[in-house]
Amino acid sequence: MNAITEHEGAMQAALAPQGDGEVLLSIRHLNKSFGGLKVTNDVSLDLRAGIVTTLVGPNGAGKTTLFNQITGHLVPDDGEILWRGQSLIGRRHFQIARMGIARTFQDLRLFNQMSVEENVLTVMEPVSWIWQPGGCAARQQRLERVHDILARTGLATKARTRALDLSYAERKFLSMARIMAADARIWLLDEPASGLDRSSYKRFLGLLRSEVAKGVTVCIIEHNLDIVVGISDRIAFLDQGKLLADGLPDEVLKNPHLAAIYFGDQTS
Ligand SMILES: Nc1ncnc2c1ncn2[C@@H]1O[C@H](COP(=O)(O)OP(=O)(O)OP(=O)(O)O)[C@@H](O)[C@H]1O
Repeated sequence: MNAITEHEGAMQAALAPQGDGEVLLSIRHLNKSFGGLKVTNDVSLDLRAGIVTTLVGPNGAGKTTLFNQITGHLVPDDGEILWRGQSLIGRRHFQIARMGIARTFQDLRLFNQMSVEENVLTVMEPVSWIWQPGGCAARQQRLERVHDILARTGLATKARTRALDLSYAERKFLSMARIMAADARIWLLDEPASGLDRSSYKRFLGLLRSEVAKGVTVCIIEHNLDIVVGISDRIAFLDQGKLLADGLPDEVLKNPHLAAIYFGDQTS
């Protein structure tokens, strides 16, 4: 870690320009500790519209913890998170979701006993038990949209299958279908392709690329280098809670010090 610290200045100086998209999410001097362990250490990072930013770093670097603070599942100790200029600090996770920030979880958090179709519908009908705006016609429209999303995620024939009965890859794609239904401005994806076989993750890459081309902004936590290289516009590299680099994929991945940390972790 000490060796890395020496090189931080040089790496930060070599940062690529951020691009000219609107800054959707701005993280400023964010800190979070668990007991004596600093898991977010003075992190500042901008996520811009239309950019795919990948968070990489060894296990335990603090990537998921950063997502948890953005989405209101954890409260930072200090620092600021601005969504299009508005502070997210102190807001509950469902309020943040309604502002246009959607996420997936490593453990997927599907409704196991519900069908695939119902899993996606619940994203569109968050108050369906109390009130269904528009009645039958609106519900029919939502169903048509669900089926369109299921077709795009390769789940068309599984609409009536319980989430519990899906294969691992199908569950991952259902998680993607749910986030596609959320109509969010930005997607935070926590290892969405982990454990996928080669053909599934190629399909996943194609899906993600086409959604990004339609205008969705993505921040993705990913360990699979093929995915990282295949999808990233920018890479933010975290280690031990610190943001060590934020730049173009080539610059970050070819940095020998970061590679040592990254591959050291991969082979451990
Ligand atoms: N609720 C918690 N209480 C205590 N420690 C926690 C908690 N959540 C995370 N940690 C610790 O914080 C550190 C960062 O964890 P985090 O899950 O954010 O890392 P990560 O970079 O996402 O790792 P991975 O790539 O393995 O998912 C780890 O040491 C983890 O054990």
